[in-house]
Amino acid sequence: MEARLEEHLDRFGLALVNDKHKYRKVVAKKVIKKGTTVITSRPLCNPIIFPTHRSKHCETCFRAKGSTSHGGQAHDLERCSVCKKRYYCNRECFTTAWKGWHRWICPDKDMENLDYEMLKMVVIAIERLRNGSSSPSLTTSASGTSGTHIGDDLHQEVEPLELTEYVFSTLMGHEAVSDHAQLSKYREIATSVRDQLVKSKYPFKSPLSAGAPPSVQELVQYLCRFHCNNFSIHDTQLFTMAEGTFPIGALFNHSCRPNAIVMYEGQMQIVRALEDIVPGQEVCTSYVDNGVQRKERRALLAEKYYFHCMCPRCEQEEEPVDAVDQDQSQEASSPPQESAKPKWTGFRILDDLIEGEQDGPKDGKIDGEWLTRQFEPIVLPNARSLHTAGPEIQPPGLITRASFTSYLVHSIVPLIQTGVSEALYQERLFRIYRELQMTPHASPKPFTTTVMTNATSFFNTCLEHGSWALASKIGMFVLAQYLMIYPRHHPLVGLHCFTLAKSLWNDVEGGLSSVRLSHEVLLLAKRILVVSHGTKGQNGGLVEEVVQFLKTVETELG
Ligand SMILES: C[S@@+](CC[C@H](N)C(=O)[O-])C[C@H]1O[C@@H](n2cnc3c(N)ncnc32)[C@H](O)[C@@H]1O
Repeated sequence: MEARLEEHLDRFGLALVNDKHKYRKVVAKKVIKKGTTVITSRPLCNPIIFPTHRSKHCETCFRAKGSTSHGGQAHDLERCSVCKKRYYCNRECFTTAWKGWHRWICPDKDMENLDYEMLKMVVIAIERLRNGSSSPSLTTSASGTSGTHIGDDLHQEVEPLELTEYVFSTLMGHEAVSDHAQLSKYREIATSVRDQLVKSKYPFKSPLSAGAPPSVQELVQYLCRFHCNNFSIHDTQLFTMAEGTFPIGALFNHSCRPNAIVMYEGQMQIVRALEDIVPGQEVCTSYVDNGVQRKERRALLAEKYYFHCMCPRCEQEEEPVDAVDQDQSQEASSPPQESAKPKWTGFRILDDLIEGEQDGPKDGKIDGEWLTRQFEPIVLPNARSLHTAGPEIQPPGLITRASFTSYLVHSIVPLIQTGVSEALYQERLFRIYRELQMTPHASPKPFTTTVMTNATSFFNTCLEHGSWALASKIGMFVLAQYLMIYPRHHPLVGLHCFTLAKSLWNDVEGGLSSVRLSHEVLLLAKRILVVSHGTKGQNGGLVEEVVQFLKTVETELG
């Protein structure tokens, strides 16, 4: 099986190599262009839709209620009349689920525990596979069976389920370092699932299972693996809706500055390249939101994945630039000089920048007046200034929300619009970080993560109230913060641009200049979303929406 895995990865131009710190890592063997599929991964068992989302998606094909993908007709969902918990778009989807797993889960109607459900589903999926039952059909909007067309560029094949199961068996569970309370909770769940399967007379017919479900110990191992390998499945808009086990996708390690992203087409997982990846480079996704501070990211990664992150954004702990400079100056036998340079270089500067105090009015009451006072000074950029890379923008003398927005947007947007290389982009970004660090800033510091979180929610509030002019200013500020923090083709940046463009379009007070700016921001949204979402399948539908909207705006602009 190991050879089959190697062969499978090789077909995608990837290799799995051992790593001292990470156990294994996936590296590229060929150039993987940004916006293309790195690899696809199938779920080991039917993913578990969160209870809050059950009535909105078909359990089998994951299509959303009201979507028009079944023969062009918006379809409704029907609920299973026995458990009254799970929904399907038609008889066919229901029968597929019923035969595969639903009838064994249906009696647990009062059980609302994700680990419990996932464990039972995985045991059933593995047993079905071992006793040679036809593998559960994999239905996605972009794919049906093997040899499917996923992403923009590739006719990739879905890996055989035996390989999925094998890779699952190799994943790390970190049982040895798991917390006692957690392990005892897992033992309880494992015992309950095992008893349930025995009571339900689930037919364990395969020679490997010898008539019985796996032992409690084995089931605890599965649960440990779920803990540090499972994925939250999100929709096109990045709203999480389900959880699933995607063993091939779980081979990718984490970076706080990822070069790949995980997307979904129905039940299929797609790893997409966010930048060109060169041979020998590790392909990394991110396990946490890159918008939170290092301390928080590290705590999350340690708690759930049991490692201390040393990615390019987190590392350099031992070697600040000052120390390196001093060593060099000593070598040259000249006295150490007072360095005006900041402490860190590259991405490592970013987390010091975004740490900081709370945002908000002193009395804690956020109202329209406060919001207007904070964001009104922002001057929306002229559309033309975003289109081409002009002379380098000089940092302002004092960083306020307004000057920060203008500086970031004018410095970075043209670099994305003109598609400069990632190396050049990073070089420019690092210079911006350094300049931000060395320039005095107003209080509260405009670029902290707390400020960003608050501004994002103010933006949404203004959109809900139809306060387009203010929403557009806040939205531009949020864009500036996203550009500073997230990889340039991150889907969150693209989605935000799309919403911001709609807000600008609606801002009639802004007149033609607002329409022009909306057009420019839409072009940016398209450039980013083509990379993050692609142009095919459900995700490609979003790019199609942007294109349609662009046509409307272009008609207005004549
Ligand atoms: C989803 S798996 C990734 C694949 C894993 N390296 C393997 O070979 O099976 C997650 C586990 O990989 C390791 N890992 C992932 N990213 C890492 C990183 N940036 N640094 C150190 N370990 C990492 C951790 O042990 C984590 O629990």
